[in-house]
Amino acid sequence: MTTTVFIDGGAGTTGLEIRERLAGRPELSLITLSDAERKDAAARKGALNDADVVILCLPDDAAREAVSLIGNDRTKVIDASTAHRIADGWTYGFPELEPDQGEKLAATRFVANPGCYPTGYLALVRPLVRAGLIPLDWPLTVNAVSGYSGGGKAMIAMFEQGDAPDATDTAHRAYALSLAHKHVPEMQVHGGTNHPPLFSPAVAKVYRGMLVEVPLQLRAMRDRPSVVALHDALTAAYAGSDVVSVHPLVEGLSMPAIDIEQAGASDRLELFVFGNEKAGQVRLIAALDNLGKGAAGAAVQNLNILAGLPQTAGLRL
Ligand SMILES: NC(=O)C1=CN([C@@H]2O[C@H](COP(=O)(O)OP(=O)(O)OC[C@H]3O[C@@H](n4cnc5c(N)ncnc54)[C@H](OP(=O)(O)O)[C@@H]3O)[C@@H](O)[C@H]2O)C=CC1
Ligand SMILES: CC(=O)N[C@@H](CCC(=O)OP(=O)(O)O)C(=O)O
Repeated sequence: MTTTVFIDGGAGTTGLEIRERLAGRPELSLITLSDAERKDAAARKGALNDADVVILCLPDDAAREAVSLIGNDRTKVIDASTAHRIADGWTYGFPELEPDQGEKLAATRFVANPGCYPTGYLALVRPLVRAGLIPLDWPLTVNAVSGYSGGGKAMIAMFEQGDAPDATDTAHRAYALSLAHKHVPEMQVHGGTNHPPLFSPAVAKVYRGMLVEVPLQLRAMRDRPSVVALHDALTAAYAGSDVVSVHPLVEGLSMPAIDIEQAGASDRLELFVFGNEKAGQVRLIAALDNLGKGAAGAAVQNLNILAGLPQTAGLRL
């Protein structure tokens, strides 16, 4: 049976990446709108209601509007925007995050695709919180750097077009300095901690790629978990996953550095534990492609689940 798919916002950065991953898959049939129709409400409404699964690659307000245009109880929705990530009635589209998350996704109609930064943060933190190795009230911080495609077409123009109104030549820019980035709520809710993490994102002069780091002062924790215990818990949490991998501790010891390009243009999520047992300190680092497991790869994985297909079909692993 063919599953009919419509990507609303299909001409944008994430939409185009999803289309590439769906090419050559006969079990899926894509509804496309012409350039003249792609922002026309009536044409979008028709496509949104004709599809078995729609993937929203839109700004938040347009994503909410798209959901309101669906007038049937059959079409399933994957929203790549921030609009529904902590909303009632939506299932968080991170199949590896909880032991039963894949089952929940298979049974839902409404999937909120995770944010790119939360994907790295939650992959590192959630299993450790669940195992009691990070206390619920621990003052977590998360430092991250993204490729500029993370900001969509507008940010790509900012970095690539000298005549763009906000064009920049910078190599590395720290931002979200008001400490109210839109990803913080989903980090807290899905991480299951009592307080929001302090989030310090930055954008670098590279098209794609992402490093997300959670440093921990283990020696200040009452139960002072070992570096090995953290690594063991992460390894157990993702055993058997084809998408999320935990690099061996010895590899971490021999690596002098880690680059933003670590995961390349892939849908992999690679986790590292860099620790010093004597100092009682650890740097947990997630490497991913903001456009891969951070956006399009995750959407395709969720599409596969909703369509009852093998979870990794079409992914770049
Ligand atoms: N880029 C990334 O790494 C990630 C992005 N996301 C999220 O995915 C969503 C899409 O992001 P991204 O692809 O980067 O953004 P882009 O700006 O690259 O693309 C958005 C697309 O939506 C179109 N659009 C805007 N408003 C409407 C509307 N009312 N009706 C139909 N189409 C519309 C735009 O049209 P036009 O081409 O005319 O501007 C554009 O093609 C956002 O919510 C973003 O936050 C999530 C994770 C990572
Ligand atoms: C570099 C950059 O600007 N990144 C974006 C996040 C991209 C993203 O993941 O947006 P969603 O919330 O839709 O997931 C930002 O910080 O706003």
